[in-house]
Amino acid sequence: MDSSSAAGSAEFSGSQSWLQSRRGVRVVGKIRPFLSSEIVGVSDGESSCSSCRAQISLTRCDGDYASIAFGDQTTGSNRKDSYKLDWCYEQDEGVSEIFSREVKPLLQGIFHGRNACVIAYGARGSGKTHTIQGSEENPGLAPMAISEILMSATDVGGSVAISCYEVYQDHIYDLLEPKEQEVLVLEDAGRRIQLKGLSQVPVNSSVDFKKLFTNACNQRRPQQKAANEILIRSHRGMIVYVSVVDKKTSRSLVGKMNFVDLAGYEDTKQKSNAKSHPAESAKVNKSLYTLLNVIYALNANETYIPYRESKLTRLLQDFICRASGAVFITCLNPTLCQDTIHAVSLASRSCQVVSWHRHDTAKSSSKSVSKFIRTFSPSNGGSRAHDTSVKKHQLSQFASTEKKGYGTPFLTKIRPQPLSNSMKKPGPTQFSSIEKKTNNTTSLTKGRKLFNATSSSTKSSKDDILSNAATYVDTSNEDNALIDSTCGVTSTQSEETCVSPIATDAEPKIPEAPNDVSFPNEHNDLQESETGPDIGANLTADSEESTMKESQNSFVNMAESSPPLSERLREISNSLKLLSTQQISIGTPKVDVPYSKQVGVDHIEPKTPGVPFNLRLDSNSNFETGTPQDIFRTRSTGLKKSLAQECLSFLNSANKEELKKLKGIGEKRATYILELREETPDPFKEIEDLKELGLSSKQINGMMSGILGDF
Ligand SMILES: Nc1ncnc2c1ncn2[C@@H]1O[C@H](COP(=O)(O)OP(=O)(O)OP(=O)(O)O)[C@@H](O)[C@H]1O
Repeated sequence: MDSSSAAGSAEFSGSQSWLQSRRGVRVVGKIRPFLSSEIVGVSDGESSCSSCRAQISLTRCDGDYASIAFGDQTTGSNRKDSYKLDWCYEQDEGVSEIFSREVKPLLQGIFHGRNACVIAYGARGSGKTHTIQGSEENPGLAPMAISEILMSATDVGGSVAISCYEVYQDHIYDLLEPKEQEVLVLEDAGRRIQLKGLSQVPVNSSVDFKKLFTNACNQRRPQQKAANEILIRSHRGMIVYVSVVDKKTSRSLVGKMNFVDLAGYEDTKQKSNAKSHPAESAKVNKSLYTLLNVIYALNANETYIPYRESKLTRLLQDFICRASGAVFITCLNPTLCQDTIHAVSLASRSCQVVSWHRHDTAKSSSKSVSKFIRTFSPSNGGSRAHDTSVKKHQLSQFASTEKKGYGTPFLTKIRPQPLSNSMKKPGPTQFSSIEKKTNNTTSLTKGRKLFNATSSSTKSSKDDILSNAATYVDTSNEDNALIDSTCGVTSTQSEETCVSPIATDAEPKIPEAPNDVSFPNEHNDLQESETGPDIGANLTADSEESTMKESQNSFVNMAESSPPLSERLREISNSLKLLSTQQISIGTPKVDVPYSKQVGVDHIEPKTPGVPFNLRLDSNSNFETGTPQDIFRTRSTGLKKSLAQECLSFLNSANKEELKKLKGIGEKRATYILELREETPDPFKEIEDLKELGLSSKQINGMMSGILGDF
């Protein structure tokens, strides 16, 4: 029996079709049972929620989705907001149920050389460590998976190894063989992530595993020890490597599974959360937001996946992608807890059921998904709607733990510290309203078409889907050689890896994919993650502004702050100095351009000959006094908009040759623009629409400067 048939044996029977129906990342919830302290209503330091009434209600539509609502059921003070997830497990459902439904189906792929990922996310004390790590009496998902993997590996003659790591402040550390040097995230020739410096230790039995795992769970980075037991917030994970040899081809297949226990989600704005260092919180939250953005992008079938915006997502890149299987478990505190509400609202935004719904309702809309993401950006006030009624029920500190079994919790508890930074996150109320906006989603197939060699001409959307799917398979096959430097073997991923499970028909249990969804090839995604517009990581904290600016370059912001455009405006501003003595002379656009408006004419006052421009303004109370530059600056916003509009008009009207003269526009993009114009007369209505051309912010700036240079 070869490895693949062995792996697909009765051990994992029944899961095949279910596995094939998986797409992107499945986002599920798990409501933690009440702790004894919550039941008696006495704070034992684990939680200060004195009320243990059911404050979370779950409605499940079997096989489809689960809807979670918060509020005190007994007082009837239910919150209106409810959040959809792909599924949610009740308080009385154990980890073993999550294992058999969510994790076991993924194990099959590991033996075929695929990757998989199980992530626990949620507020502090919500049960993440319990879910992933478990205890001696109640093993978590990782020990359960290892037992199954070891059994199957014995059957097929495969070998198993593990690595354990910690991600602290965007640095990765080895937990099995702790050293000062951090682990480096590198990309090999096949664009696969290699973790340089992360040790892999062979595991032959459950006893071996328990020893290693316990040791890793108790492990702390050297700096932590030196810092006199300062407790920190960090993400921790364990990677299981399964190597099998395909007896037919004699090729070695290495499948990997990553179990991640994320640092607790924490609203740093709340005083009760003032326990961790602001910088540390900022890094943790940034990585959590980026991860959620990655999941959102995958589930929404976006072309740009913001893996590069945090070390955590870089590390997880091969585990959370379209060729892997991933489940994201949102752990929920059963008591009313602001952090849990925020956590679930963010998870809900990223889940499949919401994403597919979004696709279904977005076909005819012209607004882009990125707008939806940006709405969450704290910089635009994305979370002003905090519900004060919930704040009354904030959790206080989690000072102790009931954890047993595998030593110290996988995630270290936090020592209270003052917290000065504040965060803005989507309040649930706002979230609901934001969700409505998602109906205005752009046509994703459009953006992808540009980069698809098989779709250079105008085709029906159905054709696009087919060609995209075909390209996905072919390209994956071409570039499938894997140099697994850490395992010391050169292997090739199985063909099954190339044939994305997402391209197969869905079982009725999972929401159907809309007809217009296509599946781009993974390598295109990777390329775009490097060169594409930097629009991810839009969920950020106020306090993190400086560290996050780089990851928040929305096109709107770009339009307002792009250096080339500003320079151009400065030039124009300077030229206004000459208005007092010279006739206004603004270049005429090229003959073929019907949008021949004169730049800024609307904003320039009729000139009185002989009177210096600045003097004229001085004598007019409607205008500010000062230098022409000062005056111009006050008007620059309108002028910028006007200039941007000129650029868009140009792109909406120029012929192919004119388009090709622009920086960044070649034959392919020019053809694409003309195709877009055939579909819609004016495809570019906002600067943000230019992202459909697949240009970087810099390229768009350059292109716009080029257009303005023609006036
Ligand atoms: N499903 C469960 N059944 C029983 N007890 C649970 C369950 N989930 C969590 N607990 C208990 O709840 C407490 C908090 O759980 P846990 O430490 O796993 O939370 P956490 O989210 O990892 O917290 P932190 O973010 O602070 O590390 C622990 O005492 C744990 O034993």
